[in-house]
Order: sequence, then structure tokens, then C-alpha cells
Amino acid sequence: MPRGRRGGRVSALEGGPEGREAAAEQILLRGIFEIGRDSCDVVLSERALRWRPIQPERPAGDFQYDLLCKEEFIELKDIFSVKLKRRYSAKQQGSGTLLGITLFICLKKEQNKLQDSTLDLINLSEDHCDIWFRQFKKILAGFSNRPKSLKILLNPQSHKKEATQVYYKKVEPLLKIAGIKTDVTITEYEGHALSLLKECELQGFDGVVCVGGDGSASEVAHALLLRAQKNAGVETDSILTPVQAQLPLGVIPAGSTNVLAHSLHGVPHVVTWHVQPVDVCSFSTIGKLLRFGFSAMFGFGGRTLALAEKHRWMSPNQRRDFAVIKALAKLKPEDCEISFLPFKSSQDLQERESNRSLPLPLDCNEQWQMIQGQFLNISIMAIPCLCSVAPRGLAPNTRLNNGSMALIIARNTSRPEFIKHLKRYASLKNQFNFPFIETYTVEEVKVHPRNNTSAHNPEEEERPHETASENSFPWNVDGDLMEVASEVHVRLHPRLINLYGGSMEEMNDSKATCNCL
Ligand SMILES: Nc1ncnc2c1ncn2[C@@H]1O[C@H](COP(=O)(O)OP(=O)(O)OP(=O)(O)O)[C@@H](O)[C@H]1O
Repeated sequence: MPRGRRGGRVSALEGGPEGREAAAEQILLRGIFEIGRDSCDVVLSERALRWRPIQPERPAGDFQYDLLCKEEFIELKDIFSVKLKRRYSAKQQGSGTLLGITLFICLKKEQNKLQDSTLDLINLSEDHCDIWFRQFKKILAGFSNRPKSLKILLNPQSHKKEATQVYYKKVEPLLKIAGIKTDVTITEYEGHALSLLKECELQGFDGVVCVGGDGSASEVAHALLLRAQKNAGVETDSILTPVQAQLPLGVIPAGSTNVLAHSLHGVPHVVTWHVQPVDVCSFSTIGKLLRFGFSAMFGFGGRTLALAEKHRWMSPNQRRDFAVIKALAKLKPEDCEISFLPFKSSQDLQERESNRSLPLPLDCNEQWQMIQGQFLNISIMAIPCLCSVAPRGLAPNTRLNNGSMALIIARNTSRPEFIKHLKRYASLKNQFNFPFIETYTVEEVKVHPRNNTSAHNPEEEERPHETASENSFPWNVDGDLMEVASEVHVRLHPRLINLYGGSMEEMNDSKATCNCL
């Protein structure tokens, strides 16, 4: 961990736009500190802390001298804690000898990862440090959207059971440094987070953090949204416009795929104050809300998950590979009717509003489009679903909060062609560039399996949905198995939940790949 200087968002500012911006900023404090081994002229302004080594005067135009004196800086938003730095000796009583101030900062590393680091500002003067320390404290207190207290839900069973270690080794120490209070619940069974969040007291918490995989994160998001509807007195089974979740959700990825965390830009430790609104889907059937979630797969994706779940005793990678191979071996199209409401951008709506000569549709249903046939897979995704097996995302054309979902349909084709399509996800080539793939940008989708007998056919040697309940079809909703016998109606709800994003640890640094393809 770099201590002292040259750790950070340290760069030369002169000449560039940042340099000009810096000049316009109001200076709050200016003083001398030792940073690294240099005595530096340090300037604290509204947005950044800048420093430059103090050098004896040299003739103008000395190029080497200019290079040595290049200014370095960190942005104040990247400081997450400040402490007085003291040395304690065995004999000494009291608060120890003051050495200066330590700033705890986030450094941006490659691929959007953040790394925690420290910057020591050394000055032995109590008065000098006190002024600076209080100013840093004031600045930190001004970041009002940073959480002070978090409810943590930890799934000890995620992936290879590393969530507990990830949290206590990597996350909790940072939360402590940042002065964030925590209340941790280790979940004991599937659905524990949901039942806990239905009832528990959340007043006094600024956010909820889930340590686990996509299934856990999605369960917590679902629970927070259900809670919000209940608090607002909204009848969930007939909701068209659900109310927003009251608390933001943080995700510490410790699962197998970590699609949600990847899609939120991956990256280190929970000590983040960047919050972004994210679109959410609701899944309902015959007037009953099934759940909230971010993405779903029906057909091949659903069956693969059902098979993997049935083999939970295998290691996560093994069961995933096994399930993909088995689902491919028994590849079978689903006879479906898919209706969807194409996405109308706000521009479209404005144009329609301003051009009143355009005939308005007589019936809202007119806008619905319908396709039917034999489909190998249907994906419905509100977020891009980045993961190690699809670095560009399962739905690269959608965004976290663009108010639309991607509907990606794989029509029936030969097994080799379908495998070619799947393999493309791992590459940089366009995975949709196949005649049997269709993509749509939509607001709502209804998937109606037409021939329910295919869900359970005793004539067949083995049931095609051998892992699903009789007469029901397996859906993969955020990595969780959902079994539904009838039509599923998926609606997009723009910006329904806030997620802490932009600085979560990319635990999935592992080169997780699907070995079977
Ligand atoms: N103690 C527990 N024992 C068994 N299951 C649990 C427990 N706690 C939570 N669960 C359930 O485990 C399910 C899957 O967990 P999670 O998504 O965290 O891990 P994963 O499946 O390994 O990761 P991913 O979804 O990213 O592939 C969740 O639906 C959650 O409800």
C-alpha cells in the first residue's frame, strides 16, 4: 500500500483543464507538510488537496527542475477518513507524540477498481495539525450522502463460502476506518434475508449491504422494494408504478457470477458514497406479483439453472459447466407467444405530444407487438449483466438506468449454431449477429408458453424440465430459480432502487470462465 506521496490520483496539473479549474477554486488552507521525504507546499481547496515539493530557487527554464516540482493532487471526494497520526512509546502515557495527519483515500486503479491507500501529511505542530484536521473533518461531514450506519446481510453459503472471510477481512476494517456503524446478520437459509427485511427495524440505517452473489443481492433488492410498497400502502399484486425503495443497496460480490456488481462497474470495498439509481423489473403472473429483479432468462437459461441447482453438491464451476453441457445435450425449443411493448423514449413521447396531427392509437394495446414460434432462449434484461463469461454483458446495449429492457430472443436453430452464438458472449464479436437472434428494446414483455404439456411429458424418456415442478417452467431470475406454470408478465420500472456503485470490490477477479464451451 503506497504510503506518503505518489499513491493516488496524483498527476501533473499544469497547463491542462484541471490546472485551470484548480486556479479558479477557492483555497481553504495552505501550509507546509512533509509528504514522502519532501517538504511540500500543500494547498487545500474546495475540491482537491494539492502539493508540490519546495525546492531552492533555480534559474527559469530549468527543465529538470520543472519536472521535479510538478504538482500532485487528490480529489477530496476520494478521502474516506482522516486521523491524527501519533507515535506511542511503551513508557508514554496519554495520547502519544503527534506526527501529523493521515488521510485514508481511494485510488482508482485499472479497470475501474478502487484500492484503499493512505497519505501521510507530516508536521509536528499540534496547532497546525489541529486546524487542518478540523478542516478535513468538516469536509468529510459535508458529504451528506455517505452512509453512517449500514445493515449488512451476509450469505455464508455463496459461491465457495468465502463471503464471511471477504467481509471480515476486507470490508469491515474499511468500514471501521470510515466510522460507519454496522449491524451484521448472517443468513441461515434461503429466503432469510427476505423474511428479515419484511419485519426488521431499519430506521437509523442509511443503507443495506448484501455480501453474497446475485441471488442474495436480488433477494435483498426484492425485499427492500416489497417493504417500500407495504410502507406506502401499495397493493403489490396490481402495481403499475411501484414506489422507490427507501434505502440504497450495496453489493459486496462474493458469489459465482456477480452480474449485478460487475454491471455497476465492479470494484473495491464497500466504503463508497456514489449512489446510482437502477432500473428494476417486476415479474408477475395472472395478477400476482412474483418478485422484483434485474434480469431473467427463459428456455435454455432457465433450464441450465434448474439443472445446476439440482447439483448444488458440486463445486460452483463444476455444476455450471455440467448444467450447460447437459442443457445443450437436451437442447429443445420452447413453443411460446411473446408480446412486448416497444420502448418509447421521452423524445418519442415529446414528439408525439408536439405533433398533435399524428393520430393517437385508438387503443393502447395497438402498440403491443407479438411474435410466436419455437424459441431456444428468451432473455429479458434491465441491466447490462456483465460477468466473466460475458465481459461486454449479456445485454450490452442496455444501461443500468435507461428506462428500458433488452429482449433477446434465440429462435430455434441447430445445436452447433446455438453454441456458436453462446461462445460469442466471451469474445468481442457481436453475439447477436446470427439470423436466429432478434433483439428489441422494450418496456414490457409477456412470455406465454403455448404448449404446457411439454413441461411434463411422461412419454419422454426424461422430463425436459426434470428439475422443475410438474407443469411449471424454470426461469432464471438473477441466478435464482423461479418456477412458473403460466404466462409471466415482465414490466420495467425506471430507477426504482438506488445502488451504491462505483467502488465495490471486484471479488470476481478470478478468471471464472465457462470451461465447457
Ligand atoms: N445460509 C444459507 N444457506 C443456504 N442458502 C442460503 C443461505 N443464505 C442465503 N441463501 C440463499 O442462497 C441463494 C444463492 O446465493 P448467492 O446468490 O449469494 O450465491 P451464488 O448462487 O453462489 O452466487 P451467484 O448468484 O452470483 O451465482 C440465495 O437465493 C439465498 O437466498
